[in-house]
Amino acid sequence: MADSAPLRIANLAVVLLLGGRSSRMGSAKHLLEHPATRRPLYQHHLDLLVELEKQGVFPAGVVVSARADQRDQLELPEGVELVVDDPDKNGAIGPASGILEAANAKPDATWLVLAVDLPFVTRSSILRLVASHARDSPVSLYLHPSDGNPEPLFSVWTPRALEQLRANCREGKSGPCRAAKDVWGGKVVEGRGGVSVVEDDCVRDADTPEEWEQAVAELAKRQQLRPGATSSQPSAPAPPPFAPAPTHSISFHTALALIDDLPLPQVVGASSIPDPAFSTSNDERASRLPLVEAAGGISSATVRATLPCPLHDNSAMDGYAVPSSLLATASPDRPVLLPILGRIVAGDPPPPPELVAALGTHGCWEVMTGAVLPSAAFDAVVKVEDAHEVGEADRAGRRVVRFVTRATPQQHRRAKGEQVQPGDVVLGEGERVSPEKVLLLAACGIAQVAVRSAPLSPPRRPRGRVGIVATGKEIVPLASLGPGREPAPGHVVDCITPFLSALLHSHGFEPVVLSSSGDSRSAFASTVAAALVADPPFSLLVTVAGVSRGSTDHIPSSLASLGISPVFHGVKIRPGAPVKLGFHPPTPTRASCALPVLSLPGNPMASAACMRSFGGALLERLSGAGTAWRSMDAAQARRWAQVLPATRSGSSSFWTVPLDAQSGLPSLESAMARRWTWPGALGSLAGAGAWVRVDVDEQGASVAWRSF
Ligand SMILES: Nc1nc2c(c(=O)[nH]1)N[C@H]1C(S)=C(S)[C@@H](COP(=O)(O)OP(=O)(O)OC[C@H]3O[C@@H](n4cnc5c(N)ncnc54)[C@H](O)[C@@H]3O)O[C@H]1N2
Ligand code: MOO
Repeated sequence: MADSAPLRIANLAVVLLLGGRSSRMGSAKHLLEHPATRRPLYQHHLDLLVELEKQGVFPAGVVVSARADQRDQLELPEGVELVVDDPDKNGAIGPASGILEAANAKPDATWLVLAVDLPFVTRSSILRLVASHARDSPVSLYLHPSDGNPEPLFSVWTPRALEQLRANCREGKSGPCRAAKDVWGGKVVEGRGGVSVVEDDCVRDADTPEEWEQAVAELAKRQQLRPGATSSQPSAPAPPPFAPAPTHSISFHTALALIDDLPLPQVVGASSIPDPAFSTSNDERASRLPLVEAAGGISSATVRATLPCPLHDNSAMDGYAVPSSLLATASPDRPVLLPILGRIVAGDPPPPPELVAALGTHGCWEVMTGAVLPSAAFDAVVKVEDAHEVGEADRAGRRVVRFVTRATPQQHRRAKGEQVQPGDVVLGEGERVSPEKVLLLAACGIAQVAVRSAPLSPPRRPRGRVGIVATGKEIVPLASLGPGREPAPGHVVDCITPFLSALLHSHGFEPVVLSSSGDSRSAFASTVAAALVADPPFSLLVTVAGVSRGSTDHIPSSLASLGISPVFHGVKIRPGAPVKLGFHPPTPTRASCALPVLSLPGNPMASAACMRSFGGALLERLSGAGTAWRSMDAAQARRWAQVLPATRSGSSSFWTVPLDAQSGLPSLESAMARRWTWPGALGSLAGAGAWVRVDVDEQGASVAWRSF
């Protein structure tokens, strides 16, 4: 650790609370054996806290608060202080008693308070709480993912907040949660004392033997899931592991054939509805409309981006952020072993620079796709597939990863503004506001557009209802961006939901935006479970993000647990490779339960390409409409295949290109003028009017296209 690095919370101490009566558990909670380390729970926690103290996180020390009758059961490591929590002296004020006893022992300290009965607490959940505690915040508490309520027993308290707790206790209000709310003027929410959890379970307590049994089973399962872990190797409890890889990737055309074979219900009378995508109007009056309502209209002014895209430097892959120089010589013969210093998932605020500096640069950070990166020093990301966690801890108790390939600077990193810079033209005057333009505009912070000619009105008699569930705690709705209000660091504008809404309108379907579930499995499962029995029923359910390798990518396993069987997961396409299709069969009592569930990958262009192809195919099947994709002849296909970078045999790539003003066909000339690097770059939507799909097999390339 760098000695010169200032510490995040100057006078931080930690108190481990042991004093509860364990009456519902029936035996002393602090003595239960933690399955990962086989140590009594209090010692398991103390090992971690003492380790963090050594690393400088708790300069004011480690304290245990216990009742006098517990004293003899404890073996405290050297340097750990004991304060006696005496209910006879303090009265029946619950955990406030232990907290205030500790505070009395070191009145100037700020305290990290931790209850012993939280078995899922990890090093990274402690560091995250410390890192999230704002300098001017009186108290910081984790928020329960299920209901947003603060968890008082995994929290940070300053002397000011402790004074409030003391005063409340004098008035007979001993709940620490109440004191935390009082000191914040009535409410604790994210950014005002509230800290969102990354590891859902870190605030899960075990109060009863049943809860403890479940926790033990869960912890043991995680332990086994860790590569290299064996039951005889006790180590720190693992944070949620990376998701397993899709087992079998299929070709684009196989995926379409599987969609063709799905037993989808017939939509009655659908063919009598004109395709709204072709409805036009001569109304020349310009009006400024919310983006989705403007879809289908003609823009009456040039529109420039207000936000950069991406909004911040971030990881393009689920894996490990590393200083590339550390892997300069890495090879299978000369592997490089690096400890994991921390973990960042998409939506986490950037870790405080002083914490990153304190942890040093000899190591790696676990990062998920879309996560901010710890610092410029971690200039490359290695995919989880290309590294291997060894299953053993280093001497400091940190998990260790083996790297066997070199990393090049900037690999799998996306730089702020690399697609679009504020001020770039994203929509020309006279351009149609297509669903793809909605995607681009929303990503760049444009919430309203002035259009002339009447845009598409939502279908009066929709062909069907399509549910949309966006996931990922990093997404913020476009509507929440007031003028001049940027998303907080780490957040991203949800541009996919507006795109899907506009696209579904254009196909004559009614989009129904269901509540986003963040990273919570349970919130996602209850939304999908309700969608399966909705009345009137849905024709299709579309989920967004969470289908790749990240530790929060739970969509495939969550859908499986709801009885939605996979039709495919993984298609050889770029962008969009992790796309998944599931199907819920009709039940004997409810034919309307039959529901295809299309899970789009989170990268906006991957979502768009997959929705246009697989979503489009599903909507066409449901409505009886024909396909909008047109094949190019062999000569044209050859020319296009020369202009666009080659793709592997057996795979397909999607590109967005301008249309030729005269012919209305994809413009090869404009495509030649562009510098193509990879398919699916969001910035390539500016000025574009069509998708071009290149399918490569042993015979060569065939090309299809469709305008938007
Ligand atoms: N180790 C690996 N990592 C990744 C792989 C891989 O093969 N190995 N595949 C990459 C590909 S390809 C894609 S595409 C993404 C898809 O990942 P997910 O579906 O799990 O999506 P997330 O990780 O949750 O999000 C990806 C990206 O998209 C942003 N996002 C999510 N939702 C929205 C939204 N509604 N509007 C705008 N942007 C959204 C999110 O913040 C992330 O930046 O995985 C790669 N990783
Ligand atoms: O990274 Mo992805 O599906 O190719 O956008």
